[in-house]
Amino acid sequence: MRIETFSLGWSSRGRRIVEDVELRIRPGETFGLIGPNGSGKSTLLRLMAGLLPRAQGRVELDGRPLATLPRGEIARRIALVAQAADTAERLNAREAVELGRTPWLSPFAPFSAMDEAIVSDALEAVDMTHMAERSWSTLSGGERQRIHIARALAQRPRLLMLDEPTNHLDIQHQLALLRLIAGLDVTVVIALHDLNQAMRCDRIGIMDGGRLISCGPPAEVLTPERLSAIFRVGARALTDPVDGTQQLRFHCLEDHL
Ligand SMILES: Nc1ncnc2c1ncn2[C@@H]1O[C@H](COP(=O)(O)OP(=O)(O)OP(=O)(O)O)[C@@H](O)[C@H]1O
Repeated sequence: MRIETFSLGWSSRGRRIVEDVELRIRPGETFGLIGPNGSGKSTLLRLMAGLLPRAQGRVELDGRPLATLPRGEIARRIALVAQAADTAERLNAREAVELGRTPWLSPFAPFSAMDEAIVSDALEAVDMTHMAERSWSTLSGGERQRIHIARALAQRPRLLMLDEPTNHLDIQHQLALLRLIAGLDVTVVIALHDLNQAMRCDRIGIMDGGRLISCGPPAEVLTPERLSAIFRVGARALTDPVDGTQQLRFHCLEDHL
């Protein structure tokens, strides 16, 4: 699914949090959003999902204004895994994932064997099948994160938005998640702090002070000059001797390395 934003913005108490964002994300593309703390990444994701009131500008899904789409239709198309998402404590892990099927259910289409299978697949995809019966309140931060991702997968969206999805995950599950996302046949918008992970995206957008200041393929966007100007760090691209991929290595500007 294609998602586009036109002069998209949002203010709070007279302060511009996101300003004038123009984005065109192609069907099937994995688009990384990066930027320093407080630069507006989470707010932009929420705006793109139609979750914030009083938005300026507009969002279009496949050429249709998001504001004109019924809530249920948006929920069947877009899944957002927020940074600090929570879930009712009394649910177990599987029940939390089952909530992802809600937009697809109706009195005429109750929870079916197909929904069961989709939920099982989603649990398997995040390596949580063995914890399906565990109570939510007993799960660790990373396990909860994986369940939230499974819920989004169970929603079977055409656009998956993830806000720093790797931040609670151990290295094995970080890599597994990035691989899973790369294999999905959906459009993905993912906010990331790890710039080496962002290098795997098809394109990257850099947010700074609420504005999208640069957009393009990772190698073009993540230049040492730009990293120094935006993130206030020095960076060098190193080449992996085994597979030839580029990795960024960072240092404090004061270290003059
Ligand atoms: N509801 C709100 N009311 C007022 N200010 C807000 C609100 N939501 C976010 N902000 C402010 O807007 C700015 C952007 O926040 P946002 O969470 O979008 O940044 P971010 O790039 O996702 O940051 P981080 O990398 O730290 O997660 C921050 O200064 C934040 O304090």
